[in-house]
Amino acid sequence: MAEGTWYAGDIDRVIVTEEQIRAKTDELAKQVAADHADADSLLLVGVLKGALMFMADFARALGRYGPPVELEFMAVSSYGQGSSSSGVVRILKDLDRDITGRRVIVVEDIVDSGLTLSWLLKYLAGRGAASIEVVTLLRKPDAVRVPLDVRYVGFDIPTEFVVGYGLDYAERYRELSDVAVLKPAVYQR
Ligand SMILES: O=P(O)(O)OC[C@H]1O[C@H](OP(=O)(O)OP(=O)(O)O)[C@H](O)[C@@H]1O
Ligand code: HPA
Ligand SMILES: [Mg+2]
Repeated sequence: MAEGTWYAGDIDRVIVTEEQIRAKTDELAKQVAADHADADSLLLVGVLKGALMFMADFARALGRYGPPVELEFMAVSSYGQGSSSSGVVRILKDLDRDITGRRVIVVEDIVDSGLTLSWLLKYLAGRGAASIEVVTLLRKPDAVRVPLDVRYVGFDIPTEFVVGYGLDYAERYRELSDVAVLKPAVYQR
């Protein structure tokens, strides 16, 4: 976290650095490419807004190793202004295209309670994809409340609310380059 950035005073500690994210994204892309070497193409479905940074970097990393990718986005929300899941997932933007017969990889920033992904996988299951797999940059293994099959995981992190690299608290902090824990005072404002 560069000293002097606008939010530097709000950060308690960085838990995943920009450099660690870059190296892990490259590693995940290599793995996904190797596991899908026979695919004509992969359809990446980024889950907005949180996954925007990871989707952009993961797609570029896959571009170095293949196969070709196409990009789609869904926007869903369950956290709203708070720091715990409402459990109610709202679709703010649906897929624009038919995914029948496609090899789909859902790209998430974080699996926390798992409620968003569990809901999303059920939603996508009925749409005729040839396969649906998940890559997530972050996972909180001690917070997951539903059984989930997440094939590719970047980092397992502690059960603390984190921000940065796409992740927000009340829509702020998404633009930070690292993943960090906020000072408790920020939540009491
Ligand atoms: O495993 P869960 O407990 O369901 O949490 C994970 C989800 O929550 C966040 O989205 P959020 O609802 O905050 O929307 P956003 O991506 O627009 O910030 C995050 O981006 C994941 O999609
Ligand atoms: O720790 C988190 N931070 C930000 N958004 C989130 N959505 C689920 N968990 C988190
Ligand atoms: Mg959010």
